Amino acid sequence: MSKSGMQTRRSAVYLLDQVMGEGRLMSEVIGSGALERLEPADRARAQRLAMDTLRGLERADRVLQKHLKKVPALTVQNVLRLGTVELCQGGAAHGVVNDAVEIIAKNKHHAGLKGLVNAVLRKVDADGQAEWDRLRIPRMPKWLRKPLAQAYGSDVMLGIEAAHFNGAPLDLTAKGDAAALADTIGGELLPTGSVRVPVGQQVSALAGYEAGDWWVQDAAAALPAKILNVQAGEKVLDLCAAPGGKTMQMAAAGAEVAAVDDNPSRMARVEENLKRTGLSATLVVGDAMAQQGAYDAILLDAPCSATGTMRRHPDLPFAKDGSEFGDLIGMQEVFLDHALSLLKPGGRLVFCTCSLLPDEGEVQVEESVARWSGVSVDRDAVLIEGVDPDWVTEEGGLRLRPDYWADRGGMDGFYMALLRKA
Ligand SMILES: C[S@@+](CC[C@H](N)C(=O)[O-])C[C@H]1O[C@@H](n2cnc3c(N)ncnc32)[C@H](O)[C@@H]1O
Repeated sequence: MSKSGMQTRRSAVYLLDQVMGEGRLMSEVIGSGALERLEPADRARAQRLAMDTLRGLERADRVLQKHLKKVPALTVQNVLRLGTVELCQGGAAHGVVNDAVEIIAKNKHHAGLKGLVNAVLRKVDADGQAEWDRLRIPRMPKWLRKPLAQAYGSDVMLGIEAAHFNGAPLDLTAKGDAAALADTIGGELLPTGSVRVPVGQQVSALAGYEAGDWWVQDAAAALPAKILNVQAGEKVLDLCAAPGGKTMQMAAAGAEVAAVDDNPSRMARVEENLKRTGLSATLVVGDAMAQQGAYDAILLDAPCSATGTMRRHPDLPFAKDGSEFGDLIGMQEVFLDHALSLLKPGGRLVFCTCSLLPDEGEVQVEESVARWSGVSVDRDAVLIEGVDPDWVTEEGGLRLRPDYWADRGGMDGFYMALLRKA
């Protein structure tokens, strides 16, 4: 790491403190300007270090356990965890240990512990890596593991946890020909038409970024709009649209898209994305529940627990405790009913969430079909190219999990179903 390594590592520790101490998501902390004093490359590195530490936290704590008589204050613990993860993943002891000691030496509350930090990390450097490799894949916290294990079984949980530990590759959605994009950037054309970028590439340096030939979107997240399959000239409502991945897919298909989201700063990103890709949609900053009109097709990507995205957001299980999930589930039900009321007779709606919890997917769809006499699930609609028929659920939706496509690098957890109004 460069001269700025110490500041970068100190920022990573700050992110960890905020996630674990204050229950804040990393995106919130970064969004509020916490890393602004760092150069862009160091900012990305601080974020990556914090994410690697969260992914390996259970192992780091195991390795550290035998070198600590008692658990130190959170910041000291996080300095040690970060150092342990770096050392056990092949980081050079000189930089890692020196920076950790300096971070503690400059901390007015804990400066007296710099000797301890030095001694512990030297021991970790001596024998931590061998132990690290023998330890199990880190598990999710119990509050989240339990409902998921009930839904999918223990073996599947191990696969999902392995996918979380491995992190996520970068996927792109092409504005035009996906095969041509895969050729140009040397990426992999996935069975469902997304393009997986070779490891270690910088997004903005990839060919076609400036020209807006593609946008970043996980392969799973690209499927709801493909299933809705909007046609040129159709009047389409994209409810809960920001940052606009699905808006762009539907605009690229030539539909007249109205994109609604109540978060102005996230909507500004939709505007930027549309500008970069040269696509157009009508943008509405407002509450989904206040929307009126009649639409041929609606995509409702409802706010949810985001438990499907933990490969890229390993902070989520540490910042959250599930206490707000009940409110989200209630909101999804109300949004789905309102969205169905805005559908023209004969119209279709895709309901989706980036969640692994059946209460935010399968159960919502089953219950809405029971509430609405003229609404049914179109189970054939989800069987688009590249979709494995085993992913189709009992009620006719599509359940995607991070352990699918394991040999290719996985996919986000997602649920989606297409509902038709008689
Ligand atoms: C899962 S994200 C949407 C992702 C987006 N569809 C995409 O593909 O890029 C959910 C969105 O719901 C928005 N949201 C939450 N409550 C809302 C409300 N009452 N009305 C409109 N949008 C809302 C959030 O601001 C957030 O952007």
